[in-house]
Amino acid sequence: MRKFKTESKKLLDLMINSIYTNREIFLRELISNASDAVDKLYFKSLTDSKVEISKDDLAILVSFDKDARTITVSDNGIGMDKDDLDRNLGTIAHSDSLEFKSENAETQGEDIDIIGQFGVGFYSAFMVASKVKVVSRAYGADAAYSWESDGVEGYTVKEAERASHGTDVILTLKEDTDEENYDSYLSEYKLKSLIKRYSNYVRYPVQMEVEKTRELPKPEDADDDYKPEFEHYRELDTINSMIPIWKRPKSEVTQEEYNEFYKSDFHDFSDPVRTITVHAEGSFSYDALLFVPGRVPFDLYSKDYKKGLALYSSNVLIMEKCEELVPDYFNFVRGVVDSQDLTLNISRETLQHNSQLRAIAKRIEKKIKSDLADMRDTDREGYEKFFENFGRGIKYGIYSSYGMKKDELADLLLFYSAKQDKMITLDEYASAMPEGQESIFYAAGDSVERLAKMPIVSTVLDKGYDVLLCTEDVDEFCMTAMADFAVADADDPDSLTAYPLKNVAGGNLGLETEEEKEAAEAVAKENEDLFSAMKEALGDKVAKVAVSTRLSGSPVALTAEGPISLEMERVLSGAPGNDDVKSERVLEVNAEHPIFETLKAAQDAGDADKVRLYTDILYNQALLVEGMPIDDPVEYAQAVAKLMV
Ligand SMILES: Nc1ncnc2c1ncn2[C@@H]1O[C@H](COP(=O)(O)OP(=O)(O)OP(=O)(O)O)[C@@H](O)[C@H]1O
Repeated sequence: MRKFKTESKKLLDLMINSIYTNREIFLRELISNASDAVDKLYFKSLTDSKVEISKDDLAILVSFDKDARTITVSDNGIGMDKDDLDRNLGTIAHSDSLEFKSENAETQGEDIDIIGQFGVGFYSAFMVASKVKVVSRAYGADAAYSWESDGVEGYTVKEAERASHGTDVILTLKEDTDEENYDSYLSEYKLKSLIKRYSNYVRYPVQMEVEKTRELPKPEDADDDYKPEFEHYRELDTINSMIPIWKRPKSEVTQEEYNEFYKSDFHDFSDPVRTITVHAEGSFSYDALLFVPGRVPFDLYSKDYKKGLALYSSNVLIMEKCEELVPDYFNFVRGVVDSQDLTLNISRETLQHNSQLRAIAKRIEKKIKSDLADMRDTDREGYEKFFENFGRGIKYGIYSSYGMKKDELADLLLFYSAKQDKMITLDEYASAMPEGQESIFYAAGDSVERLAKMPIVSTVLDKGYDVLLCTEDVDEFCMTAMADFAVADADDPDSLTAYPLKNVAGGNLGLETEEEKEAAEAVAKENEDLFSAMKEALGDKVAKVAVSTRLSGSPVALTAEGPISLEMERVLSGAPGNDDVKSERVLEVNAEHPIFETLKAAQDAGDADKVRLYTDILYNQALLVEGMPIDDPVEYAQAVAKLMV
């Protein structure tokens, strides 16, 4: 027996016990090696006219024997002679494939795609096998040799039999333990699913003999109650689909094919609404194929949802969901990124340089953004549906970045326009603004219908200004984080005007004229006693009672000063631990309304009880109009009843 070199022994131990986190990748590694071996022979045939092989015959075969507990990966590639076995499999971290790749770097064209580079993949077999036997015959050699090892001390190399060139790697699986069920690999279903998951796009057919069932021909003399009979038979099937759809030029792939790929690889039953392709060439090339789903994944808003794109290197799956490739606000995007130029770490589970990922992610983000913008402009109906599904995440992206992402994302937003009765963009809002409008107005609440009826909304609309009716809990947070929206001037596209985003129920809207302001101040002064009596009646419930300049038809309205609006208070108080989140409520009183006269009269007559009762009723009414709960509905009902008798 030849012993593994000391450093190799240590490496082997490391390899088996710590490099990989996932045992099942052993099959991926062996299939990748087989694909490399086949690729090398194919390359030889291109450069050496004496090598006569047909590309169609090149294949990889996976088989298993339940009784012997073996799994075999065979290929009809270049094979190894006695020295190769010793050098390649006896020395860990020696990669002949890497040497091959660099030696032929110039000559190998697109048709060669060598995967191996570290010289360790083969040993991952020892994660599941107690013994590995390799029988190989080099192309053009007469003799075959076998290499055998238990992965502990060393290995033996002997003469062996093999009918033609190629390699068989035969793993005898370890005995099952409490933690690990190695026997589970001895199943057609399991092996097939591993091939599909990791090696689906390996360029050569990965075949397996699979069990099938077929109906026997109906005998000619069968009588009427003949029941169809079936037989089981075995047939060689190609398990992988080989040609990655993302490597094919977009012009050659039908949308139907993209849809099928999306549905089968990303387990969705509806077609994607958008298919996005990226093809980057240069010192760092990659292909990406991305999809915007047509419906919300059921777990999108759950903790378990994992964003990310599948990452392939030379057609072999590296990571099922590489999170770094998409930002949180595009977490709904599914797809694959494939690059030959990734610097992988030894386990092929991660990358050595995150800067590569960052560069891809940046480009992908831009592409998704421009594609969505295109959809917004060319397929409004589809975009509205998309926005209904995933707009929340985009708004959240603006909010959670404290508005830093607004330049990238704000023009993807849609809000409901009270004036136009449909969803519009902020740009569309701005371009429809009448002369003199200086802010973008919005109102937040739980339904469009309810918001449209709110007195302060009507007041702004009456002035000829549109109001965006926001009904999602994240809306106001998004608006607050954005603070304003910049629009290019019509005559000078380089100069931008930023319009503040204002909640109609917030502090000063700047809508009143100087005269209106002065008149309000005069009323407030004249009725100082009444306002302080009303404030006293309401106590801590409001920060102040003030004269309103923005109400026409209604006697009162509740607004809020400061950063927290009434709607934010409502949204936040739904979450535990937020009891102390309170808006600074202001009860605005319409001095033009007849009720104000009644209040004044009560105050003048010194009827403090009446002032208190009316103030309470008006405050509760304002709460109801806002869609907020009133503190004591029974007391409110009794107060109203008292007025009726
Ligand atoms: N099926 C095979 N046919 C021919 N040569 C093989 C086969 N399997 C492995 N080899 C040889 O053994 C070497 C070591 O294989 P191993 O899987 O350990 O490393 P690698 O494929 O070179 O790199 P990586 O660790 O990146 O997979 C390969 O470089 C190749 O020369």
